[in-house]
Parts: sequence; structure tokens; C-alpha cells
Amino acid sequence: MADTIRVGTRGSALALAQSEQAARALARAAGLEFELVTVTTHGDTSKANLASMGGMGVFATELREALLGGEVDVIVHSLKDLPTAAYPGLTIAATPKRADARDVLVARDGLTLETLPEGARVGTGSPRRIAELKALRPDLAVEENFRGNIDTRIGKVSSGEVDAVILAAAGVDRLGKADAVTERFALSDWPTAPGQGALALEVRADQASDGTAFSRALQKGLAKIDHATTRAAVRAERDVLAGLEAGCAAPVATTAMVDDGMLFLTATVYALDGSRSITASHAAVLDSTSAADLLTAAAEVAQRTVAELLDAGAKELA
Ligand SMILES: NCc1[nH]cc(CCC(=O)O)c1CC(=O)O
Repeated sequence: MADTIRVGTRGSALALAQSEQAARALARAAGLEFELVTVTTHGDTSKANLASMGGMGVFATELREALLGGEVDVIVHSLKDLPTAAYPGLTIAATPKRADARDVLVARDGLTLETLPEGARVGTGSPRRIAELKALRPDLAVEENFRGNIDTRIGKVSSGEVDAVILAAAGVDRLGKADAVTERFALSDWPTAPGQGALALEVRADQASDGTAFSRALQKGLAKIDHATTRAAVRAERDVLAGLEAGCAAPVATTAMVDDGMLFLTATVYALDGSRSITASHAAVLDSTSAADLLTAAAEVAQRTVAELLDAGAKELA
């Protein structure tokens, strides 16, 4: 049916919840219907350690192949799981307004990072979260081999397997699990992953020019749900990641935002054991709030930030 947008998604509860939300907004903006098409990815079925599978990119590749193969018209990613390199033949056509970019603690008995007792077991497999935890609370016992979807991880607190877990606020909120949260970390104390909380809608690059009424409506819908300041903020954050990727194996946290005519970016690189970190913070006055000026400022601010981090020895931190 040419008036139905086929939206490709991973099959986890979180992916389905966020894809449905994005698909609904897109369909309304485009004046079309939508259906969700679940694509099972290797990252969903394997119990192996993520790093050993080549990182979070495993989640994206099979979705992208389904898009290139014409099985679906658009795919929805969590932007923080998407490698920074562009994928041949595809383009990110929309980044809707970002959700809460913070990390949260889900702990037994209402505990917070400050009140967790010495030696408490905290589950997280993310190198960034491990480094941040070790920096702030070196006395805690970090369970580093910790995976599973959000429900599973929260369940390990209820069952007493761990005392606490650290999760993305956006994921917990989208699944309606905000009641389990015992603390939301301030981004200034606990910055998070590049792109966290944001979604990316990807389409085939040649669809924009194929001229059919369906493609024109789809393009119009994508442009309508794109959020210019989100796009600029995640561009700045992901440019830092890309700029460091070449020469830095250490975990990276970034926070960018557009506020009152300025674009701000702060980035921190951590030693894996949390013993050291390097932070750089830069900003630009925006010439206008046009999408083009926002993206130019984002790229320029990221470039200055990367240069400062590398100058300060970020390459030697891992
Ligand atoms: N690492 C997995 C992942 N990828 C995206 C989210 C949800 C938050 C988001 O969209 O950024 C999560 C869960 C988490 O980190 O706790």
C-alpha cells in the first residue's frame, strides 16, 4: 500500500515503544498511515559481550540492510547506538526533539549514589558508566559484566542480585518505569553518551528525489518532525566522538545544548578505571537560529573541543 509508511524497528520493548512514538508523529506530519516492521538483529539475540561483537553498531546494521533492500521505508535508531560514520546509500532525515539525556540510578530502598553503602554492588556494562562510578565512588563493587534489556536490569535490583543499576532516563521514561528511579544525575556531575536520549530516523538517500507522491509526503513529514536544536546538539556531541575515535580508546561523555542564542558543548574523556579524566568546554554565539547556522556552530565548537582534549593528552588516557 503506497500510503502506508513501513517503519523498521528492533524488537525490544524499548525499541518498539520509541519507534511507535516516532512513527505516529511522522505519519501524522506526512498525512500517511504507518506500520511497524520488526527486524531481529544479531545484537538482540546474542548473549555475547557487546564489545566483542564490534560495539553498538551491531544493532544498526541489520535494520540498515532491510532499509536498503526495500523491505521498509524508514528505520528508527537510538542515536547513541549509531556509529558516527555515514552508511553508504542512507541518510539521517530527522532527529525529533530529544528526551531526557541524563542517566538515572535505580537502587533498592530509595538509595542514591551518595547513600549507597560501601561495597554495594552496582550493575553496568558501559565503560563510560563504569569509569564515572569509579571516579565518584571507588568503594563500590561494580558488576561490569552486566547486560540485558531495561526491564531485566531493573528486575535484578528487585531480586536482590545487585543493589543498584544505572540506566538512561530516556529509556526508563519511554517504558513507563520512572517510578523505579531513585536518583537522576545532574549532567554537570555525570555527563552522558553522545546522542543519548535522541532518536534518528534514517531513509534511503535516493528516495528524496524519486518524485513519487509517497516519497514527497514522507520527506515533508520527516522535515516537519526534525528538531533543529536537537540536531545541532547531537551533531556537536557526535563530532566529538568521531574526532576522538581515531586516536582515543577511552570512554567519552558529552553534553551539548542550545540556549538563549548560544550553543554550549562540554566533553569529558575518562581513563577506564576512573582514576583520571580530561574535560573541555566551549561555546559559540549563534548568528541566527537557522538550521544551517546551528549546524555550522555545532561543527566548529566540536572541532575546538576535540583539539583541546587531544592537546591535553586524551589519547593517552585509556
Ligand atoms: N545502551 C543501550 C541503550 N540505547 C539506548 C538506550 C535508551 C536511551 C536513549 O535513547 O539514549 C539504552 C538504554 C540504556 O543505556 O540504559
